[in-house]
Amino acid sequence: MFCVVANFGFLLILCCLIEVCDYFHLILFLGLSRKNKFFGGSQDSSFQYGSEKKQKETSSREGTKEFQKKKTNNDTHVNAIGKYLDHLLHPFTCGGKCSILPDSYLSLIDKGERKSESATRKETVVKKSHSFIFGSEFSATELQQLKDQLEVASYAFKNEPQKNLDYRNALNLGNEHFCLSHALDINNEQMYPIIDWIRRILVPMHNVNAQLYKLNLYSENGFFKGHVDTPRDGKMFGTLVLCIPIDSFQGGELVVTHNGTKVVYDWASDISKAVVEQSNQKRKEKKKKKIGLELGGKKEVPGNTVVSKEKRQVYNEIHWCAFYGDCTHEILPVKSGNRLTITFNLIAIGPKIVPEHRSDKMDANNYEQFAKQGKVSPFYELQLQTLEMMQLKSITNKKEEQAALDKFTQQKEIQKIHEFSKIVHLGVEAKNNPSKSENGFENFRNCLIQALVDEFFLSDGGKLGVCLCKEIGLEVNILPVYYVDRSDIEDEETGEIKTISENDQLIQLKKFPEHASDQYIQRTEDDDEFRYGLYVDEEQKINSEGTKSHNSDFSPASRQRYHLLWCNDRINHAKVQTEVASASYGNEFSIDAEYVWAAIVIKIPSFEKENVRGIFGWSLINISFYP
Ligand SMILES: O=C(O)CCC(=O)C(=O)O
Ligand SMILES: [Fe+2]
Repeated sequence: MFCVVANFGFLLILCCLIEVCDYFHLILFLGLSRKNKFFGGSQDSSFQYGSEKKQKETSSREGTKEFQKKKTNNDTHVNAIGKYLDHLLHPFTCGGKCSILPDSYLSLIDKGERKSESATRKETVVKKSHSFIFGSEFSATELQQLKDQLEVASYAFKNEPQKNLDYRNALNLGNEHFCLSHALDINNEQMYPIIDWIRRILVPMHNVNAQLYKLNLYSENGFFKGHVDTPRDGKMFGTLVLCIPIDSFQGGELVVTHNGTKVVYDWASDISKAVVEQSNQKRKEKKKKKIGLELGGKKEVPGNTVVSKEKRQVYNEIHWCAFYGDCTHEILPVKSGNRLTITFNLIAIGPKIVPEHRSDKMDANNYEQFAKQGKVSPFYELQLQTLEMMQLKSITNKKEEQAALDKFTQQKEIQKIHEFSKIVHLGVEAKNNPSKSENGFENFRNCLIQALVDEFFLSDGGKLGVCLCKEIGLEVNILPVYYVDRSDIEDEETGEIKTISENDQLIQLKKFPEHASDQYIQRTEDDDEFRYGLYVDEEQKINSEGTKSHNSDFSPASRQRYHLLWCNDRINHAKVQTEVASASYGNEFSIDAEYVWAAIVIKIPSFEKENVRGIFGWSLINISFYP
């Protein structure tokens, strides 16, 4: 095991961009030091996707092949990252998970009862035999009983209901035929966070109401081709889908698309994974029992079935997502099992705050426009989320919200985020009025990247950058980097670290991607724990000598290769020796000090693939890493 507690303020060395099959990785290199020397804050980052000033400075190099190559690479990456960031800043969908409360059940309304004129749904006496209790796996009988009550699902085409199994293969039930117990009432107190989240993300200026719409069941081969939901109310701005686990299922991903960007909600894997784990567990228990019996162990009482913790957990979780009404969505075929969802119409009430740009049309396109014009601050909403996450307060009224918000905004880091937000808006302005813009950011996206790298990684030594990246939903890893070829930076004769002139840096930058393509991130498995590292080829030599025992048993097949494009150079910072302590266990316990690099790796999903996941995580990472 290998342990470093590091202060980001002292760490910054190098930053690069890696393109990995389906992902882009933005990488920031760190040096790990116990000496607390300063090596942060590049004044001369080679990551220059931004200002006119920097472009002018580089213009003399523009003729060189290296520059052209670098520029093309950069443009591609800027576009890819930018597209992702665009999405992060004005999301069209959001989702999450919540627990199923006790007493969550579905009751079918008897058709006879429903017809009685005066009976409202609440007054309807629900027959007990028609109730289905959630929170555990449905038995085959229960599943069949439910299916017997459903009808072939239709969809609207030119406002007319249609049934066509080539377009939609599902069963459903309209809201007039069923009701949910109070525990599942989307507008109840416990479920409120879902609605509140939707409000914050999708319609920040409004309150939200959700109206029960339909129950859908997709069994094996069930699907629903791409469609947009028919607006069912003038104020309907979107749809909320709850997925209630009743069976282990595979497939059935819900894919939401807006302007070519896809977000995939794959709810199957959680449920089926836990069930697989559960059956493995069962197998193990059986084996144990067998051994136990042979050794005279305790005999289990037959019929005393114990539901495993995992299984109970998974059937106690509701996945949900919401999206704007103008987003196309589809349900991919269910490969096995049964996928139950309940849909709600999302209605905007309000507006809560009257914004100057108030528009009656609340959809993904409109909000995208607002966000691009800087009229909706994504950060206000993110701050509120953060408050909640940090559990400073469970906010119950406006006054408390304001007080908590004030306290929160006084924090230095949050002020930085405000700075970031300003930079974003500056970029927006620059984009809209390129001639007026003093800063001359090339465009909105470039500005964001510039802000991320310069403001947060370079000036703040990384910590805030990491927080911010996490905040906007990017996957961030901090990786040890083994055996970066030090001959690149050390003078062969004197052993001193080379300083490189500006012109040389270009060559160096060109060299980096080639050099780096020999690097890879290796995922290692050790007693169920995963350890990640960015490894260079030299590591292999060490492996074969067997001196790095913690890596020696990993097959090359588990390695992934990456193509790197470095974003900044490490030269300016390489004067500081970097080291890390690791414990080694031989005949005697000892501590080894190694010289390594470390990197912040930011995973930026590709837009071309459908594996772009939901976003909106915030976690303030504790900067003690490598457990
Ligand atoms: O079941 C789902 O996940 C969504 C169903 C849907 O898109 C619809 O009912 O319009
Ligand atoms: Fe739909």
